[in-house]
Amino acid sequence: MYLVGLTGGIASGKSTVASAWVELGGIEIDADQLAREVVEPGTPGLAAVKAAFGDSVISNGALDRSALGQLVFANTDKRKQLEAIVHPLVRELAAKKIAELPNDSIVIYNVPLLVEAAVDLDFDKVVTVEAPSEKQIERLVSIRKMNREEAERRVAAQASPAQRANAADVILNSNQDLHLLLKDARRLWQQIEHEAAQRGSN
Ligand SMILES: CC(C)(COP(=O)(O)OP(=O)(O)OC[C@H]1O[C@@H](n2cnc3c(N)ncnc32)[C@H](O)[C@@H]1O)[C@@H](O)C(=O)NCCC(=O)NCCS
Ligand SMILES: Nc1ncnc2c1ncn2[C@@H]1O[C@H](COP(=O)(O)OP(=O)(O)OP(=O)(O)O)[C@@H](O)[C@H]1O
Repeated sequence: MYLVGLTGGIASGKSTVASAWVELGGIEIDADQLAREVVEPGTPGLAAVKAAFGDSVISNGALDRSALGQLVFANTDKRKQLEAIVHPLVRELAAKKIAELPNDSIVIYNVPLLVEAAVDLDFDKVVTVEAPSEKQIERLVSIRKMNREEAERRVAAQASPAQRANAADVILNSNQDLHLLLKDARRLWQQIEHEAAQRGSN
C-alpha cells in the first residue's frame, strides 16, 4: 500500500484534489466523514459529546452540528474538549479502514487537521493544498454561505500554512485557477503512481 496524507486549510481545495485523484484510481478516506460517523445517533461518541456539551447540541437525537460549531469555534477550551472526544475515535476508525484496503491500493487520507491532531500514520507522502487565508475566507463566504466572522474563526482555529508546509513533502498551490491546481495535482499523481509502482516491484 502507498499512503498519501492530504491536508490543507479549510476550503483550500483538498477535496477537489482528492476527487481528481480518485478519478485516476486512488482510494480516498475522508477524516471529516469519519468525524461524522463516530458521532452518529446511538454511538458512544455522540453520548460523550452530549455528556460534555449538554442537550443544546442535540436535535431529534442527532448532533446539531451548527450549534456545536458555534460553541467550539468561539471558545478554544471547548474546541479542545470536543477534539479530545472525537480525535481518538477518528484515529482508531481511520487505522481500521486503511488496514481493510487491498495491499496494492494507493490510499489518500484527506485529513484537514493532520498537523493539529498530530496524525502519525506511516505516510509515504504528505501533501498540503494551500491558498492565502483571504481566499479561504472568500470561498467559505461565497460558496459555503458561511458568515465572515465564522469563516475567520475557523481559519484561525487551524495551523498556519508554514506549519503545514513544514510537515509536508509537497505543497500544491491553490492560489491559482482551479484548472491549474488540477493540472498540478494530476502531475503529482503520476509521480505518486510511479513511486508506488517502483516500490511494488522491489
Ligand atoms: C464542530 C463540528 C460539529 C462542526 O461541523 P460542520 O458540519 O459545521 O463542519 P465539518 O465537520 O464539515 O468541518 C468542516 C471543516 O471545518 C474545519 N474543522 C472542523 N473541526 C475543526 C477543528 N476542531 N479545528 C479546526 N478546524 C476544524 C475543517 O477544515 C473541516 O474540513 C465539526 O467540525 C466537528 O465535530 N469538529 C471536531 C472534529 C474534528 O476535529 N474534525 C476535523 C477532522 S478530524
Ligand atoms: N484554486 C481554486 N480556485 C478557485 N476555486 C477553488 C480552488 N480550489 C478550490 N476551489 C473551490 O473552493 C471550494 C472549496 O474547495 P474544497 O471543497 O476542495 O476544499 P477543502 O479544502 O476540501 O475544504 P474543507 O476543509 O472545508 O473540506 C470548492 O467550491 C472548490 O471548487
